[in-house]
Amino acid sequence: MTTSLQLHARTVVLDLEGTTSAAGFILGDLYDYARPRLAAWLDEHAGDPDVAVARGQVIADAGLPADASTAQIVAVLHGWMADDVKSTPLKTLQGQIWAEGFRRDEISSHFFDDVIPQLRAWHAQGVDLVVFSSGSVTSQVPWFRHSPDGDLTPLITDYFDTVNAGPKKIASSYDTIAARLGRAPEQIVFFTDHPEEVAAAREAGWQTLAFSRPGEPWFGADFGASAVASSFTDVEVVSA
Ligand SMILES: CSCCC(=O)C(=O)COP(=O)(O)O
Ligand SMILES: [Mg+2]
Repeated sequence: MTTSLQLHARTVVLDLEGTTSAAGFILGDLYDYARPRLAAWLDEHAGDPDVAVARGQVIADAGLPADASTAQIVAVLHGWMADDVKSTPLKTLQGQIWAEGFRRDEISSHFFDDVIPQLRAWHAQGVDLVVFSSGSVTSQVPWFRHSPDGDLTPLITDYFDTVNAGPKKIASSYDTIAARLGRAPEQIVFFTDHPEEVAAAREAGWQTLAFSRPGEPWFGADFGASAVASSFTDVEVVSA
């Protein structure tokens, strides 16, 4: 195997959409699964505190009346899904629906062919693997459990989302994750496809590796001073 990029890090933090996994799969198969289920989910789980918080956040963020109907809320959620808005209440609701779908074996996850072998290799070498995605932790865990190559959760030590860490385009979220992991920022490398996430992680002192994959939304973007790769096979991680 030829590699072109060597990184020295204790922890690799992984973005999902566009980095480990195809945006087209998430925006296609997963969104198609959640879209028709949102209304019933909101009504049937109205007593769930997370659903109630999400409902209130949609109303506040979209400027809906306090007594907005489920149909009004769903119309907003569908609009955000059409634009792939990384809204926390949308991710809360989608995440619960997907978790149920994974549990029922009605959906499974997607990883690019180059990803899983490298995750296994880095894990075997003692590199910690952690997730930071806009997708909720509720959906991240079954995403790794129901992969086409079996249960990958033994490879992952921690999961972060916009609730337990904060927005991905803000440096303080990366400070929060480093503190939770007990790592100095320079011991961590963030793999992501989004230029503003690269910038935020670098502002927090993290190493970054930008993924510019043909066919993905941020292919060919300007990632500033960050190293850039198009495949996990191009990368060697040395635990340091
Ligand atoms: C856990 S699968 C769903 C992922 C998702 O909803 C999402 O928005 C992924 O965005 P990312 O921050 O990983 O680019
Ligand atoms: Mg991404």
